[in-house]
This record gives sequence, C-alpha cells and structure tokens, in this order.
Amino acid sequence: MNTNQIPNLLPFQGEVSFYESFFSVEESDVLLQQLYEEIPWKQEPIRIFGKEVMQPRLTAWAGDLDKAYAYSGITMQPIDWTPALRIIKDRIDPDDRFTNVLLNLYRDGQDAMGWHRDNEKILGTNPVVASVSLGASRIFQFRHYTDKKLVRSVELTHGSLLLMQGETQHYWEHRIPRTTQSTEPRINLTFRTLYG
Ligand SMILES: O=C(O)CCC(=O)C(=O)O
Ligand SMILES: [Fe+2]
Repeated sequence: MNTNQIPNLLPFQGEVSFYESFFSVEESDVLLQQLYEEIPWKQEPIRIFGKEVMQPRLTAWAGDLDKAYAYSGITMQPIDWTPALRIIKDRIDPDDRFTNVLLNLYRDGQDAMGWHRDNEKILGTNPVVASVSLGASRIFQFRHYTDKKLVRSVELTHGSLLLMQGETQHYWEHRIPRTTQSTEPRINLTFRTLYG
C-alpha cells in the first residue's frame, strides 16, 4: 500500500493514515450485510479492575486458527476466514501480512469502545493495524498517552480504511465514544499480525 501522499492524522510519535472511500458504497453495502449474517456475533464479558462486565458491543475473532487472542482477561478462539472477510483481506492486504482480524459490531450509538492501545506483546513492537469500517459513521478519537488533553478525531465512514502504524500504539490511545446521534449498526474490522 502506498501511503506517501496521505497526511498523518497524528502530530508526532505515530503514523495514522485515513482512506475515506477505500471500498465503494455499493461494495460496502453488500459486505456489511454479508458480515452481519455470516459472523457468529457474541457479547463477551471482560475483566476491568478485577470485575467482570459485559462489553458494550458484539465481537468475533477470525483468521489463523492457531492464534487465540487474549486481552482484558478473556481469550477468544478464532473462526476461519468467511467469504466476506476474504474479499476484504485480499483488497487491503495483497501481500498477506495480517494473520487475524478482530471484529466489532456496534448495534447502535450506545455501543462503544473505551480508551485503549493495541499493544499486546503478541502484536510485536510497532504493530500495524488496518481498520475497516462499514455501516453507520462513528467518531474515532486518539489521545496522547501521557498528555491526555491532546486529542485528534476522525469520522470513520462506510467503506473507510484507517491504518495505524509506527509508534502509534506506544504513545496514543484510541476509542469509539458513545453517541446519541447514531442508531444504525456499524461493523469494524481490525486486521492484525500475531507473531509466534
Ligand atoms: O471500532 C473501531 O473503529 C475501533 C476498534 C478498535 O480499536 C479495536 O478493535 O481495537
Ligand atoms: Fe483498538
């Protein structure tokens, strides 16, 4: 992927590029519907400060079947690539660098994801994360890990691709805040490489 002409959304200490219409509207409509139906979406509990709470969204983990994914006190067992996932992966990852994808289904604006970094050891030192969004537009925010007042925002639209790389996961947290604006579902796919 050639990212040379794309501006960096972060001012320093990381690289984030955004491709608004990576997939056409027609293609995105079909992929959204297909993923909605073919993925075994589940609401999973996570542990936060020792307490078990349900995640405010549905999730799934797909790709390399040898690679379970452990985060926030849960371990997700992978499902195989589905037809829609293969179509998306072939388009964003022709060199076959990513081993797996984490899927999130935000049922409406009340579903969200809190501040976090994608910095699990298994992702290596400078993880490359490719994030595909389908369905309702949602605001995606970055905030600097030590200067929490330093925030950058981008609207993740239907068919968009956001690429996080370099030192991003060391210095910046990200989240999808709740909103009263959006009532339609949104599916997000974050492609990752798991080492080992
Ligand atoms: O839904 C999104 O755009 C963000 C997902 C995310 O940050 C993650 O899966 O780690
Ligand atoms: Fe993330």
